Amino acid sequence: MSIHIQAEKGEIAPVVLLPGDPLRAKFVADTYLEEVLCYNRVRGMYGFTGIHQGVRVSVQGSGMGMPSMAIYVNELIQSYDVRCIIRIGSCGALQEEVEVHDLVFAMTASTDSVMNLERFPLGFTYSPAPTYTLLERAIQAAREEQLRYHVGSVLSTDSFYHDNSDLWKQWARFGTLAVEMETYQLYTLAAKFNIETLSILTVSDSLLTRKELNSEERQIGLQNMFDVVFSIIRS
Ligand SMILES: Nc1nc2c(nc(Br)n2[C@@H]2O[C@H](CO)[C@@H](O)[C@H]2O)c(=O)[nH]1
Repeated sequence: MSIHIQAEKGEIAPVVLLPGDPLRAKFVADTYLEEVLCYNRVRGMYGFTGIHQGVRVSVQGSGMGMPSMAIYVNELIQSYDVRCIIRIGSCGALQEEVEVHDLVFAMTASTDSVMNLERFPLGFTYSPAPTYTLLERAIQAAREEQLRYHVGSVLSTDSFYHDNSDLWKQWARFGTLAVEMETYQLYTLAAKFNIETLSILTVSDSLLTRKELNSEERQIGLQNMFDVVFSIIRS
């Protein structure tokens, strides 16, 4: 067991899907996995392991934001030898062509987080990236399924509510596709421990149009993301 995950060694698969919402982890397990084991209920941050078409995979909630997500990622890697973590998250669009329901594959991330300052002193900015082969397979799956997708940078912010409500516009001016709260630190930790990673995001709101998916639309909209990620798992 680790401090925040009550699983026994071996109960977590080498490949872990990581949604922020633990109820999304339960939905994925209930919908896509067989022979399901619920290995974690601590703090309601559910984790499940099961079989998807012969492939053993786990799905673990991470919570919102990099501090919470980093706790689970550190423990998954260091206590349970996880070798690949794919974030299946949601994001807010920052560009007109990025529409609600679209998919975003994060090629890199910017951040306002200070978590990396202990690793890289001020003035030494670290630019994290995903595993190219996972990104390539995600793009191939999206093309085969004829899904709308975008590949580019995202902004991983520590705050959902900013005093300066126009802050995101500067990031948008430099081409940032979407805003979320986890990818920057996920990619940093994957690089630190030399494991594979990718963030696959469903656009559930737009900061430009103020459109957002209701809870039912979010559920349906996530189908495309699940199709892509399980295509990667099977390949
Ligand atoms: N900061 C921020 N996070 C967002 C937004 N839209 C979405 Br979905 N998110 C993600 O959803 C959660 C907040 O609702 C966090 O985990 C973020 O990754 C947004 O407009 N802003």
